[in-house]
Amino acid sequence: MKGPVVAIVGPSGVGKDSVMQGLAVSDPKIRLLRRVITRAPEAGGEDYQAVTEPEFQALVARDVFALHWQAHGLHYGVPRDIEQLRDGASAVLVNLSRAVLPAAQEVFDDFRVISLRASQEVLAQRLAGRGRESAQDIRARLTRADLPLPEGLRQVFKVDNSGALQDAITAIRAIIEAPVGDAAQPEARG
Ligand SMILES: Nc1ncnc2c1ncn2[C@@H]1O[C@H](COP(=O)(O)OP(=O)(O)OP(=O)(O)O)[C@@H](O)[C@H]1O
Ligand SMILES: O=P(O)(O)OC[C@H]1O[C@H](OP(=O)(O)O)[C@H](O)[C@@H]1O
Repeated sequence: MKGPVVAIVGPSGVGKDSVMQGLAVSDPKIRLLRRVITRAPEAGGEDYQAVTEPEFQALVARDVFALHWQAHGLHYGVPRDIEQLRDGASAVLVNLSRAVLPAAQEVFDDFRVISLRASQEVLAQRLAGRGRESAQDIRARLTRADLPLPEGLRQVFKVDNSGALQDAITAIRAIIEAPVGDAAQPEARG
């Protein structure tokens, strides 16, 4: 049986990586997709495959990716072998750009979107606290924070991560564990 592909989306600093790590620790059958990124290998944070820009373009040419996109001056890719990761999983979590969600919905059957929320003040504090980006990069990321979700997504669930991380993890587990019919009532869970 294949688990759903669950996109974790939201502004930079909202806690996507933290929530994903917490979910994977809470249930070994919740798996994380390792993205390919043209980011320096030593940047830290999530586990990703670091590649150079020419290496990334070669992977695109070889049609290795189910999805790929650009944001914050970086290229990101989701390899097609995500399908193997779905076998026997409760869910495969993937950190996606909001802009790529309509394409993702066409690529994956049983595709759900978790839209994480927090105020601008909380985002600014968290990005500064994390210390991965320069002040200028943080300003650019905050400017992008209000990017709306694209229209036409069939299964979107809004989850607040302004408070304790564990509360967001518990809310997302309920969404993942819901039967497909229940999961298709996003507004009831907003
Ligand atoms: N609920 C929470 N309470 C307090 N701190 C949090 C919470 N969630 C995340 N954080 C902290 O906020 C910072 C940003 O979190 P994280 O890196 O997970 O965000 P992100 O959405 O993945 O960001 P980006 O898109 O830039 O990678 C981290 O330092 C993390 O420890
Ligand atoms: O603002 P949008 O387009 O939704 O997201 C853009 C990108 O920013 C984040 O990247 P990172 O994890 O900070 O490198 C997300 O993971 C996504 O890939």
